[in-house]
Amino acid sequence: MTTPTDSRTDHPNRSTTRTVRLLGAPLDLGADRRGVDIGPRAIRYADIATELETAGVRCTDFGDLRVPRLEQCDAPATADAKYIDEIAGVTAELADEVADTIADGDVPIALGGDHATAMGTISGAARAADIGVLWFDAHGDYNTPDTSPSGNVHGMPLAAVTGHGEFDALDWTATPTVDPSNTVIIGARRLDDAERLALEDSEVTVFTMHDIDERGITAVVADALDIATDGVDEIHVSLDLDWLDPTVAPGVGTPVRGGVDYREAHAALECVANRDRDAGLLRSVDIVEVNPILDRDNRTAEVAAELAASLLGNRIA
Ligand SMILES: NC(=[NH2+])NCCC[C@H](N)C(=O)O
Ligand SMILES: [Mn+2]
Ligand SMILES: [Mn+2]
Repeated sequence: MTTPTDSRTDHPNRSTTRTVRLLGAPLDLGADRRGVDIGPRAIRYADIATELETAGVRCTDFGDLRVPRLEQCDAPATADAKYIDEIAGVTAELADEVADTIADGDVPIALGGDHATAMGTISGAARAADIGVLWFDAHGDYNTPDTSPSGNVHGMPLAAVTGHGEFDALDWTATPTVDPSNTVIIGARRLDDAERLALEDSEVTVFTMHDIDERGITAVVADALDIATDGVDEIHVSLDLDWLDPTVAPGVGTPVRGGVDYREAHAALECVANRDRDAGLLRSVDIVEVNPILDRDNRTAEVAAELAASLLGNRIA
């Protein structure tokens, strides 16, 4: 971790200026395509710090967690959940950083890295509070080592944190970290068959792209917020950039056509920010799956930085 840098902006809408702490998690062991480990750096180059200051929050950067490089790892011990032990080591460390950040009164934003990152962010955020989760994603990430078609752990984090399936390497799964009834997926459009059945059997709520087409993004997010916050005080927001349409966010490893457009994405996060302004519910965030090698002109990292600002309260007027 590097020394934090600090810059301040006062914001008319908040009596106390909030501080966001960036935690880089250059994890790529959960995905097949190489390059997502450079995501944190690309999002910093897209100037997420300035974007956040525009939103009226202070931004500090604690640098990157140390992540084993794929080349240094032994061949995966199991094909069912590749590199799960190495990933568990990283997410356990991230969980500690996230819990410390929250204890200091700051809002952690983990910069991925692949979506396995969220296991660390969420378990750290849930350590001292009951939380709900908003999962913005084309995918469900609800596979288990038994159902995964790929063995890629980035397809499993939501199952792990809601206590679905066996994840021996992750010791915190002995107690699920979020209640599935406070967990909402928004924008799903590609679920594996077994994953779909498991989600149908679960208490997780899934709003698909079809729901967004029918009802509009703001109505869907309003419902998602009601569900996520029912009986809990705060929420975690997990933002997978493949939630957006690949024309807007091309730099992702598992793109799926038919995602939300630029305006819908901002509208969704502005809805969360509006509720947060009234109720102070945003506890933690992760921004994942930005892959600069597959990107064009750092566009996806720029969208990620801009969306972070909307989530933290930036408004057009
Ligand atoms: N975080 C992601 N991009 N996940 C993609 C998962 C793809 C597929 N469902 C799998 O389990 O392998
Ligand atoms: Mn995804
Ligand atoms: Mn995902």
